[in-house]
Amino acid sequence: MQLAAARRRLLLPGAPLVSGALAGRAGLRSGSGSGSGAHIRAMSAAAAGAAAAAPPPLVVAIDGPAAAGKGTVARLLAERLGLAHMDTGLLYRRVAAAALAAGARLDDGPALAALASALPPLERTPEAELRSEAVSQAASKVSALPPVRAALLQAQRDFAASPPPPFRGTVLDGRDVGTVVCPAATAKLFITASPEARARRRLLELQARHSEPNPGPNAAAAGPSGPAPAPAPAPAPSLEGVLAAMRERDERDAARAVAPLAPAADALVLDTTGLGIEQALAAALAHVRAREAAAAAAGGGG
Ligand SMILES: Nc1ncnc2c1ncn2[C@@H]1O[C@H](COP(=O)(O)OP(=O)(O)OP(=O)(O)O)[C@@H](O)[C@H]1O
Ligand SMILES: Nc1ccn([C@@H]2O[C@H](COP(=O)(O)O)[C@@H](O)[C@H]2O)c(=O)n1
Repeated sequence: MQLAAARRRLLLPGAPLVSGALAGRAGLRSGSGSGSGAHIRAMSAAAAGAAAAAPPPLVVAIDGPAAAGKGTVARLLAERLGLAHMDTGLLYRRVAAAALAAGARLDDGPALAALASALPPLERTPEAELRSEAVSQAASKVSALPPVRAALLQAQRDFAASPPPPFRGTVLDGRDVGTVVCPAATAKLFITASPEARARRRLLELQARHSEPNPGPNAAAAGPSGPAPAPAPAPAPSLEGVLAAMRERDERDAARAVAPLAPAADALVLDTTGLGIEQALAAALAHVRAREAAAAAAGGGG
């Protein structure tokens, strides 16, 4: 049990948000552990009764190609509906970043699966590094390997099945959430947009990041002759470059043999090409609420 919680904490993309809740849960566990064995059994029976009465957690599965707005809609849905959010792409990005840092081959399934099973704490890798183009492409390569996918699957399912308190459910976004990770999700969305619209959105995001002030020379790296020189600025991204890289990744994700990028048969396909974020969110919210109501009417709760 403790191992499972520790593993979930290790892998959770939302660790800073969720780890506090998990820490609280661990506190509760150690509190009940201080009682007698009978007390623990009584607590377990009560907990089992409550669990039997409680509806199953709401699970929202969101898939789609790169820069379609999955993460944006998932975060906003989670806020509006009181759900915990997992960006499953971050799991693959972390494996890719670890592989690049270790100089590992990106086609060595067993070695990469070992890395995936022992990811360092999330806070150790800056998010900007995880979102770099090198890591995006590497993530798309390592995610095509069945041993890597197998190593990451259970943590995603555990998260969906047991939302960290106080959340009543979860939203997971990625490529195979509705098809493989949570095929019985309460609501499924496949969020897409034209490649050009997606590339423009990503370009805006990259330009904003590019124009952020350079943090400057790293004081910690200062030598006897003064601070280390600032690294050369990265070249400004272009629309053509972003579009080409995005197409390459989407094609690889859709063509792979295992868990390819594809809408689930029962997913709502939401094309956001002409929609702003608020409009996309409204459509997603309406779908999730309708599916949740249908599940409740059918007696399935979430
Ligand atoms: N409907 C929309 N209209 C305009 N911009 C949007 C819309 N949805 C998202 N964006 C912007 O597009 C960019 C990509 O969105 P987001 O990161 O949510 O995509 P994603 O599908 O999660 O991408 P990835 O799979 O590559 O992580 C962000 O800068 C976001 O603010
Ligand atoms: N469920 C998932 C999620 C992601 N991937 C792969 O990771 C890459 C990065 O994902 P982002 O969502 O952060 O863009 C993506 O291109 C996929 O190759 C996946 O396979 N399954």
